Amino acid sequence: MTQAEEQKRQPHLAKAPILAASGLVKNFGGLTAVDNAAIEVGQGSITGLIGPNGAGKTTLFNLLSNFIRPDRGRVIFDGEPIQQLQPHQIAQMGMVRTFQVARVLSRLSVMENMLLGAQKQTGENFWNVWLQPKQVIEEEKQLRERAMRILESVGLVHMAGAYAGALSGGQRKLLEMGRALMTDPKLILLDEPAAGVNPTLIGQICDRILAWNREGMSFLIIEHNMDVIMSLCDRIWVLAEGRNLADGTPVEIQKNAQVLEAYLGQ
Ligand SMILES: Nc1ncnc2c1ncn2[C@@H]1O[C@H](COP(=O)(O)OP(=O)(O)OP(=O)(O)O)[C@@H](O)[C@H]1O
Repeated sequence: MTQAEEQKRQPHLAKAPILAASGLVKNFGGLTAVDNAAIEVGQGSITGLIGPNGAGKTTLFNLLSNFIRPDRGRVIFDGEPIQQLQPHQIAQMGMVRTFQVARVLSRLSVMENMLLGAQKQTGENFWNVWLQPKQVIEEEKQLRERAMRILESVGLVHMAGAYAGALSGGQRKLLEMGRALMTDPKLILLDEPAAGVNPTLIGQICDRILAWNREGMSFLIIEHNMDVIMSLCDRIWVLAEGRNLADGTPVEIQKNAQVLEAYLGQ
């Protein structure tokens, strides 16, 4: 297939990537968890990041979102270098993430968890509550409406008033994704969205990812469930022992002898 035909089939390949990282290195004492790794996420794509256990996938996620600082390397998000930014500043730019074990606040309600995902509210400033009460009330109303729409889309609207601690593991993942959406992000990094989730809910999570993707959101997904990765992703990056092993379409990756060996050799 020519480059022009490939771009027609996958239009996001024609645009600059929403996220591009290169030369990333992270050492933990004597262990090099990420070793000169690179990755790209195309605008509007669903990109997969796979590799055997301990390959460095979560560490790479932590480096991309600056939850930990790289020893070396650079990350460009939406055309800007982001190494000097804090995770919350990166979230404000439009890149948010979820965690392998969903981080929800169990003693708050599902709705309260959603509202915590919203950023830069007028009411966050103590004085604004007194100086601009109408604006604070109106914003809160709009945020609640937005939260309800998102909860409806992830099938949790009936749980809005329940403690988040009452949700199943799969529902917590949906809540974490919903909360990430409160910021109206351009890119979501999902760390193992299907792990520990029952098959029905996995199907629901995949449907939501595809629907949000059709609305223009890009995704980078770490996942061990190969059915999920192969059906969702248009491009897949493979990491092994902290290094890039391969990248390509799902069909290319499934046929790649080095990738098969890395998995079988586990
Ligand atoms: N904070 C840390 N301190 C020391 N070693 C760490 C730390 N975080 C990760 N590691 C090590 O770095 C390596 C890569 O770990 P990482 O969790 O990034 O891999 P992974 O590909 O996400 O694995 P899995 O698929 O099992 O979740 C592993 O050997 C791990 O033990």
